[in-house]
Amino acid sequence: MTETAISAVDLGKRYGRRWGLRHCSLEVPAGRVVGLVGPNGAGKSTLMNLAVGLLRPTEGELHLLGERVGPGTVLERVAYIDQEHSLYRDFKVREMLRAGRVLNRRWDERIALDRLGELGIPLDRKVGGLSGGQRAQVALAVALAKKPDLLILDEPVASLDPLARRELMSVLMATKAEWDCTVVLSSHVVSELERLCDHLVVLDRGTVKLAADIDDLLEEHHLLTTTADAVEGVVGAISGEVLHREDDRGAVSLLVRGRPPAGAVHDVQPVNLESLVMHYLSAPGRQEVAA
Ligand SMILES: Nc1ncnc2c1ncn2[C@@H]1O[C@H](COP(=O)(O)OP(=O)(O)OP(=O)(O)O)[C@@H](O)[C@H]1O
Repeated sequence: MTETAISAVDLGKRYGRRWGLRHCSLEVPAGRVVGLVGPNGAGKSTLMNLAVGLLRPTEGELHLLGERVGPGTVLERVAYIDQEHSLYRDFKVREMLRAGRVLNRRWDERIALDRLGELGIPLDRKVGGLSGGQRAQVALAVALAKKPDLLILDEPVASLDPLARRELMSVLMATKAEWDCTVVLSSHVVSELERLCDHLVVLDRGTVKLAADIDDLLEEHHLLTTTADAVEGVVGAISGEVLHREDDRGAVSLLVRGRPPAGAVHDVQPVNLESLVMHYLSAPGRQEVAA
């Protein structure tokens, strides 16, 4: 699949005098599982709501699967699950499926029935009477029956216990293995998404701090350890950027983006994703956009 799933150009949303998202530019290739990460108030929900047309941008442009999102856009190929799991609590599960059938031309009820059957979720139970984990699974089953090419989930596991989290994640992984859709999942915590995602978008205070394939990020960042005496030579030999330096009693650690130099460096270590993200979140005023 060579299509671009999400393309944002200088996208912004202002709430009154305050920007919830600003200067957001992104290119996410189709077929990726995207982790959208950032602390509270980073702009994750704002970006997702803009994507599914629940909010209108104050500035900029957004295309999903090649189609410009704007007033009147019908996003048939996109399914969205919000933090409340996008369900009517007074409906029975069967009625949720009926609503899905009426509202979606691409609807394939067999997909939802198979998922719910496998999980033993009764169709005659009211949604409000299900556990949080079961509600999340019903929301996912309904979303999947739409046969979406782009599935967007706003903090899908935030309210779930560890077992329900694991179950939901494994249904998602099985889905991804079955058909080549693009999935976007948001979370406050990288470690929650790390196993599932192959592309990362980090937001903070309404701006994009980092956006790239995870393999590329891990390949191009390194931790170098050297001595205070040697550090000047090491830094001079680095073809790339030193993002962070930490001095500790004659030893110096450098977080580097680029190729590490051969020679005087004592030690070169790979960086783990969580500490990389923490670095970008704590770096002041960075804005980074990559494919
Ligand atoms: N309806 C609104 N009215 C005013 N400000 C809003 C509104 N919705 C969001 N904001 C503000 O926009 C910014 C981004 O909020 P958003 O909900 O998109 O962040 P988030 O990353 O999803 O946060 P969380 O992880 O807490 O859900 C925050 O400063 C928030 O206070």
